[in-house]
Amino acid sequence: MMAEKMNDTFQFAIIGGGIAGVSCAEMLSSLCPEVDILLVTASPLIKAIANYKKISKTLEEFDVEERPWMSMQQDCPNVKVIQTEVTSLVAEAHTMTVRDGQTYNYKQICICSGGLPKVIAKDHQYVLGIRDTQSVKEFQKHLHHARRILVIGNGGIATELVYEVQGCEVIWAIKDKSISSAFVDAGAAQFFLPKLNADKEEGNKPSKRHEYTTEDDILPEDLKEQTLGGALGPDWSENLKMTGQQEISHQVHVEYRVEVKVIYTAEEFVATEMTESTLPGFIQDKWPVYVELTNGQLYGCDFVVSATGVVPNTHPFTKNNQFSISADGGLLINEKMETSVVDVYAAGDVCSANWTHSPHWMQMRLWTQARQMGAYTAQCMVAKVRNEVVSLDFCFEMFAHVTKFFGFKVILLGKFNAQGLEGDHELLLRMTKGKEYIKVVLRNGTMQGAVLIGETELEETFENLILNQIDLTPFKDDLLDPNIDLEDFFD
Ligand SMILES: Cc1cc2nc3c(=O)[nH]c(=O)nc-3n(C[C@H](O)[C@H](O)[C@H](O)COP(=O)(O)OP(=O)(O)OC[C@H]3O[C@@H](n4cnc5c(N)ncnc54)[C@H](O)[C@@H]3O)c2cc1C
Ligand SMILES: NC(=O)C1=CN([C@@H]2O[C@H](COP(=O)(O)OP(=O)(O)OC[C@H]3O[C@@H](n4cnc5c(N)ncnc54)[C@H](OP(=O)(O)O)[C@@H]3O)[C@@H](O)[C@H]2O)C=CC1
Repeated sequence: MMAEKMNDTFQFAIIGGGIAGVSCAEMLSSLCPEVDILLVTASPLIKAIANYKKISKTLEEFDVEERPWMSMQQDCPNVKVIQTEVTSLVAEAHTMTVRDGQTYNYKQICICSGGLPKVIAKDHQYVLGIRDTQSVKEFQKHLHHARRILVIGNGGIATELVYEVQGCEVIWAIKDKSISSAFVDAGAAQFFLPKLNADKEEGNKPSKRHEYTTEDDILPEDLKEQTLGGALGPDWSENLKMTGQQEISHQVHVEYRVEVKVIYTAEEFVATEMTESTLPGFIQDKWPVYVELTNGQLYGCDFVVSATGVVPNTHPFTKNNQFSISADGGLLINEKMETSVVDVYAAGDVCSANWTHSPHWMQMRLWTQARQMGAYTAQCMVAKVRNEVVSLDFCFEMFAHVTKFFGFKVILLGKFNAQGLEGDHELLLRMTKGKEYIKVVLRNGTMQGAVLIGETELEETFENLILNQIDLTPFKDDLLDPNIDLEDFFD
């Protein structure tokens, strides 16, 4: 065992160089430029926000850049960055120890260690998860030689992946009755369906990001395997070449309401004496891996992508400390971003927000929330030192997310899928095939949430209607009338 070496005490320490950790460090640095701050990150590239744009009161858009960790010290001179992994935290003693045995003292610490992909059949050689640059490279490498892949999961990653993959047949196996259900309802899924197998308009796809040397190139051999990179984010799939071996553009087949029953290697499959229930053209093919689904269908493929969500990455921190943990595995935090352990805060994918939420906000593990939580945690940490009161940031007033699925702009506001309303609501819909899909969730005449797909330009008006809870009963029939200018109407 390595001898522990003690270092100075830092007022503020942060674990993780993802968007939550970096936002926390930047805010701490700007609020307390005279105080030494420590950021420990396992990944040699940190995430930084560029081209930040506030679209409305709650909607924000930005690019995410990967930068070498050294750059943080240039931008925020009072932040000392150490690239290593925290292997243990002893909160009672206010210390953390890193991989080489060094121990650091802190007064307050924020855990921003992100999430890990929740991969089915995790150790199976033909099953891949996608989280960071390293895992995407692995995926691209395998895809290059692939004729058919099977994608499991119905959330953000699967939705983006099936749209981007070309030159390779995709079997998309989902638990639900409609696609992309982690984000949108069955109606919106129906709107997206024609895009599943449509040829993509290929333009030049200039990368918005500055590409730095990847983790793969920087890391010493023995660390590559263990390093936890930050999660990828907006435009991760757009700028990547995702091409298989076949001369086809898009070919996606969806298997609805299924889960994976068994995954067989080629040898195991031969031993079963089963035959593949095939799609045309592949009847005689031999595959490296076979997947039996719960509906009895059996598919051979080159490999499986498990895009089945994330689990909060709490492991090294729960060993010596009694954290309260939520049902989804996150560190429970209160409205001051404090965990149940004194002087330990948490932000981003690793935490689970445990305050009484505003009626139109909920937690989803997304970039925006990681950024907002990181920055707000810094304010809470500073407020505690200064004995000041801090009130919950306005960003937690209403859920707002802007993204892109199947080439369409997608805006989700408030309880966009009537989450938690338990039937006590009504829906208003407007859809123009291939152009726009608009859904409004109303309860007692007031707007609770909305889904806006396409260039609807309704986001600001709807955001206001959700925030101010005007009784819309008299206007219900006109609300989605394309001939009425709502902005004028509610001015
Ligand atoms: C493929 C993909 C696409 C996505 N696309 C979008 C999108 O389009 N829009 C969107 O809003 N969200 C998207 N997300 C989600 C978004 O990326 C995450 O919610 C967000 O990045 C979480 O940030 P974080 O800082 O909490 O965690 P992470 O980015 O995971 O960062 C965790 C950091 O902690 C470090 N770390 C972990 N353990 C230790 C340790 N023991 N010691 C030291 N350091 C440690 C890691 O190295 C890393 O730097 C996507 C996620 C993925 C995987
Ligand atoms: N554009 C965007 O905003 C994007 C956001 N992201 C974010 O990145 C993170 C990771 O993305 P992703 O992995 O897609 O996670 P998501 O949480 O978005 O989706 C996971 C999906 O997998 C399903 N699932 C879970 N377990 C199984 C299982 N055993 N078998 C079959 N299906 C299963 C879930 O269903 P159920 O919920 O019913 O369990 C859900 O449909 C998420 O936080 C996501 O929000 C990722 C890409 C793009």
